[in-house]
Amino acid sequence: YDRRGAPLPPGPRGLPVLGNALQVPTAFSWLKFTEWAKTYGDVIHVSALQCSFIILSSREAITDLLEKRGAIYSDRPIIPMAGELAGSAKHTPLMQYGDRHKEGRKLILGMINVRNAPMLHAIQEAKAAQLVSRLAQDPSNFSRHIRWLVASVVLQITHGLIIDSCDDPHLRTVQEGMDEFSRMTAPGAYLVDSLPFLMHIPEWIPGAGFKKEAREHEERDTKIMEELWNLVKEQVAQGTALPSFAAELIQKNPDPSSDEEDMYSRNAIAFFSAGSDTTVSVINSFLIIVAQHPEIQRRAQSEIDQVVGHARLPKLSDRKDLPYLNAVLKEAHRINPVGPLSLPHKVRQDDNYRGYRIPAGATVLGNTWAIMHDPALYPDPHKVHPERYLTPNEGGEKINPDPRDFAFGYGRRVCPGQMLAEGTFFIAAAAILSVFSVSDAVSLDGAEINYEGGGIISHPCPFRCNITPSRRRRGTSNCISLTCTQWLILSILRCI
Ligand code: HEM
Repeated sequence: YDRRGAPLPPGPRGLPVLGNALQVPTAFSWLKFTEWAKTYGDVIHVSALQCSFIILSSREAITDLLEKRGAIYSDRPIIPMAGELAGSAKHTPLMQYGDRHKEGRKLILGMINVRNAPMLHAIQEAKAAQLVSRLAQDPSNFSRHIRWLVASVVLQITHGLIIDSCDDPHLRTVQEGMDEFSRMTAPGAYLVDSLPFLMHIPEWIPGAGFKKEAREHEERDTKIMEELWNLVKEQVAQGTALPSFAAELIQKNPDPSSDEEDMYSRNAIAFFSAGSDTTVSVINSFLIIVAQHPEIQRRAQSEIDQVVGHARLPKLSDRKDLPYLNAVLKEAHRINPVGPLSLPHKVRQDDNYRGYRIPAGATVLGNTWAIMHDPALYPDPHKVHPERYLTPNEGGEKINPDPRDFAFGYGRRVCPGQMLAEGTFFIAAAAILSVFSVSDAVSLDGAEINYEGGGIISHPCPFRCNITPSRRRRGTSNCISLTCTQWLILSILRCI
């Protein structure tokens, strides 16, 4: 019971003041939450340093609160260091719910939508063809090539940039900004995240170096945004800009207020910050799955062979004809979800659910990992089993739902980049399997591959694998290079 008399949801007993802080591990906290859900139920309350956390571990609870009551469950918790002091709370993903947030989503969805699909698909297909030739030339650097693929798709869409390598100076600066953000949000990295009142101490006080660090981060962040934005502005003025999110906004509104311009340039960068590590993570999970399950890989390859043939690379329009490959992609989303706890939501006002009080200001976590591994929903949940999506549900029972309904988050904060992410994921996976075989995936020291579990995004730790041209397809190498050449010529023509 809290002070106001209504019971809080059940949860493990904690210590005075510290609450459950010492019981929640700093890595893979979702596993602990899933274990607690077995004891205390699908809606639990934990506390840490007087802050309340509500963890929802079932589809029903998530739908009831994050979806149906989205009007009050769509804020974000305050992150003192990265969000408030370093300015990330001004970007759509971490912004409080309200008009500005809605405007940001509207801008992003104005680009990522069915109407623009032909343009987005053309970019994704062209880059996938280049990925194939990079992998053919230098397979051991596959992880770099995948990072390049994702970044080059995003930065062409947002700013019309043609990124040729991971050493491209624009890519390096935006990536460095992202890496710094990840470092800042690592659990326990800054005391101010546990003691938010420290946000208000002046920068000159000894021990307040974190404030200077945050200010410098924000200055760098703003500089990157502005530089990229001004570059597109110049290109638009000279008539050399490629079609892009930024170019379209500049052309539509040539004389924006500084507030509008700030909003446009922030949302242009949000595609990269929210969409790069996430997409890279799921592509890498896919590679691990196919490398570790040769029978799954062979079945997907033979499906691609039948539908696509050997004379060309797969296209996004083939997707509807490749149910088995789609099922493998769903398993990659499910077995190791990119966002095991989605992104945290915050409830704006006191609420009541199933007789329990959900206190205003509580951080509400959708435990995506628990849903994706719920044996009642996904029988034998730890087994990679694409066939689970191909057999119709018996007896009207809804099992094996599409995991993408959970992988991309919930309610009014659901990922606006899903269509883009899924397109890049599909085309990368299809292109790789149509040309190569993937095997022997192990960590860099030859052991089992682990996942990084300390941040918001979960991704495989660095690993190696063999990517070799499939025997069936050796004879098609000319056709691959021809396709790549065609795409390169097309890209150059587009630049002109
Ligand atoms: C496999 C790739 C991706 C996954 C798994 C993923 C997943 C997610 C999740 C779980 C959230 C949080 C939703 C919530 O709060 O409930 C989110 C938010 C977001 N994602 Fe994605 N995402 C991916 C790729 C992308 C891409 C390519 C973009 C590019 C535009 C993008 C843009 C965003 C933005 C802007 C938000 C914040 C939405 C808001 O706060 O209203 N994401 N994503």
